Amino acid sequence: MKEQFQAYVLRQHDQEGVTASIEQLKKEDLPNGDVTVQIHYSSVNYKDGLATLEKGGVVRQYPMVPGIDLVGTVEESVSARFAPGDRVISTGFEPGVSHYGGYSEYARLQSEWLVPLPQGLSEQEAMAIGTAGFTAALSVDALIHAGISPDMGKILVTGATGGVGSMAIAILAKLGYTVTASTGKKQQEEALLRSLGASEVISREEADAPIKGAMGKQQWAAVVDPTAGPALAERLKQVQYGGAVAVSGLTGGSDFESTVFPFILRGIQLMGIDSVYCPMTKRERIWAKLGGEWKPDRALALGVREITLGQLPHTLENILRGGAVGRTVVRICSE
Ligand SMILES: C=CC(=O)SCCNC(=O)CCNC(=O)[C@H](O)C(C)(C)COP(=O)(O)OP(=O)(O)OC[C@H]1O[C@@H](n2cnc3c(N)ncnc32)[C@H](O)[C@@H]1OP(=O)(O)O
Ligand SMILES: NC(=O)C1=CN([C@@H]2O[C@H](COP(=O)(O)OP(=O)(O)OC[C@H]3O[C@@H](n4cnc5c(N)ncnc54)[C@H](O)[C@@H]3O)[C@@H](O)[C@H]2O)C=CC1
Repeated sequence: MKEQFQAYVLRQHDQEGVTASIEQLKKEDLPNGDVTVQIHYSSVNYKDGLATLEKGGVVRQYPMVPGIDLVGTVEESVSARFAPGDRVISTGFEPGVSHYGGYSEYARLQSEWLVPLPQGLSEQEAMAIGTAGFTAALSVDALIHAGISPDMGKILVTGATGGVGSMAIAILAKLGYTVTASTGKKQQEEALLRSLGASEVISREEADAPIKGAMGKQQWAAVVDPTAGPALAERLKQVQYGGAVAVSGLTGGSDFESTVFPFILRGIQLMGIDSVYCPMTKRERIWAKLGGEWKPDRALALGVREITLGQLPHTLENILRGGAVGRTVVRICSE
């Protein structure tokens, strides 16, 4: 391990608020953990953008190295689960929130947070999937467990050009579902969304148009919703009998107002998706699928950008503005 290494560090100051810069850290600056990882790639999620904001609600203490995702090689380990040279993924749990995360050449982590890099994925692909793709896969898994099959009708994916949305389209289409993509970028990105596997692309305005009364026309067998906001209430009114909504995010807002009617008249389910504390058995099952029959090949081929630590400020601002398309990986050291 190098004596000094680079990390992107957030610090809180009385006058300036939260600042971010690339700093040289030492091994002893790393927090406690039983596994030290040399990081090869991290990724950019909406939550990483929130982490840079003083009132973003994500970072629990300063200084902090953000980056909720990382992949790399185990350098040192006192855990029986991992040995030096093992390739591991970390998503969610404390890194980037209350423990130094992935925007760094090294991380010291708790072995309970780590998943072995699954067969079928390179390190770059694992981060192109990252928390967003893992959340998309958890959403699809929830729909399948709710009994939603491809023959039941169309699946609406909101925030379709985003990380969760684009990965969800690629996985659903690969599994034979018919996908309608809702996007705020229809004019610029319709072709990309169709290449990912959407058979229909509609504007956010069309998808979210207010419906008079408590119920609407039955349109969707299910919804994968990383955007939520007040329009979630309109989506609930349009889910068909026995359908389901997997809600994972809040880029459209955190509040919505609904009635019980879609639930009691059409027996629909509203399912919350959490990737952060997802239990390890399920985590490993979903990652194995992501390296195998659910691998989002089209999203990996079409929708991934690679940046360096120095390009983070602009990229994190852009994701908060709703400007990101597809996924961005951060190259830290080469594999
Ligand atoms: C990849 C995942 C995602 O992208 S999830 C979306 C990104 N995350 C967020 O936007 C959450 C940001 N958090 C907030 O905005 C706020 O914390 C809040 C609105 C959720 C709650 O704020 P409030 O001021 O009411 O309470 P506290 O911040 O003091 O927290 C209360 C209680 O909740 C626990 N908690 C807060 N944030 C999280 C979190 N991200 N994950 C899990 N738990 C969270 C917090 O620890 C407190 O519980 P306690 O038992 O007292 O520790
Ligand atoms: N529950 C969980 O475990 C997880 C939750 N999330 C949440 O999911 C959401 C999406 O995350 P990412 O895919 O990483 O972000 P992203 O920025 O890549 O995608 C967000 C999408 O939302 C769209 N959007 C922006 N403003 C909007 C608005 N006002 N109305 C509707 N859509 C809007 C964007 O155009 C973009 O397509 C975030 O809220 C994030 O916090 C993400 C991963 C895990």
